[in-house]
Amino acid sequence: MIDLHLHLILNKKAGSGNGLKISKKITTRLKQLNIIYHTYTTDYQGHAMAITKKLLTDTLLPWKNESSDKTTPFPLLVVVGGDGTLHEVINALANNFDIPLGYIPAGSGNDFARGVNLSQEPLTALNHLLTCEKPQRFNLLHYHNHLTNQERWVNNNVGIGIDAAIVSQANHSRLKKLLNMCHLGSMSYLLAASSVIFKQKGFPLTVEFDGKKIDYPNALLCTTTNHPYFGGGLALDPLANPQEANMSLIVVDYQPPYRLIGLAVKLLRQTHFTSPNVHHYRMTELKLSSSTAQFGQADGEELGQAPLKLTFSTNERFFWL
Ligand SMILES: Nc1ncnc2c1ncn2[C@@H]1O[C@H](COP(=O)(O)OP(=O)(O)OP(=O)(O)O)[C@@H](O)[C@H]1O
Repeated sequence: MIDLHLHLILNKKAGSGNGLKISKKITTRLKQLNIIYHTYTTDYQGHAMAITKKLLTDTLLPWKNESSDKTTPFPLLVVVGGDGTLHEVINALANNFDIPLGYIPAGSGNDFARGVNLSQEPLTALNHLLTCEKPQRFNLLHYHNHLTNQERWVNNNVGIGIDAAIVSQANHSRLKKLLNMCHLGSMSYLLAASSVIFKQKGFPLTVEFDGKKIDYPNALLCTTTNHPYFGGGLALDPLANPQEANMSLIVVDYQPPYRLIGLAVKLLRQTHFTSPNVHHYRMTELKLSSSTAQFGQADGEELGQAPLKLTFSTNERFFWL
């Protein structure tokens, strides 16, 4: 077994407060096993990024298989939180792809954990982490928004349209805080979805890849991902594989609300690609643009409501999974 010194970033607010219970379980087990660890609890949005940047300067090391110094424990950064905390940490690590990252899911959706086949049971995920001998490479998405000059790494997906409008409405609802306090955070997305489906209009979208240019005059949803899961366990692209260096694009044409129910049933049955209104492509590089102001989201973080001009690529990074 590799001798590890764990540096745990804990989001105790993740999963509507479930992160606190999971953090306690993890630290109790680590004490029982006499494993050296340090904890860093996040106090606000953006804190996981600041903690990681500091650890990058004085603690973390790239994984070098052959030459690793076996006399001192390897400093392993581990996120205990949801997809949003993971998003902050992979962006703080940025191009340091050889610094491995461990993960114990503690969020509400945990789509990344589902996508890489990691157990959502915290002690099982910890046991897996402790028995890994070396890191594995998984692909992350990268986007660059040319209109704002913003670039980010993405562990799950980037959405334009109805999913991003739902994220925005849920985040700005006064009910969200109350539902979070009652450990019912996911309800805020369901409530937002039930109102957004009646308001969301179609939007013009241009897609470019492999020398092709496709115009969608009336899109409802446009999601770029490189693993199957979306929205807390919906298999948007059931065959997407984060160990393959490609990405999936799913575009759904505008549908009136009553037809969205049928589409949702197909999505649950994983038969949505048979619908003529669902378009699915795989590629290694992609450009997306929308000239009208649209809601965008990346791993559930809002991109605002603005015209978009995005280019996408993928890159491998080490995960201790
Ligand atoms: N102490 C804190 N108080 C408020 N927000 C925090 C705190 N710590 C982290 N955050 C922010 O909370 C957001 C959500 O956290 P996270 O994604 O870990 O949990 P989740 O939303 O329950 O999980 P998932 O995204 O998997 O559903 C992230 O943007 C993160 O930056």
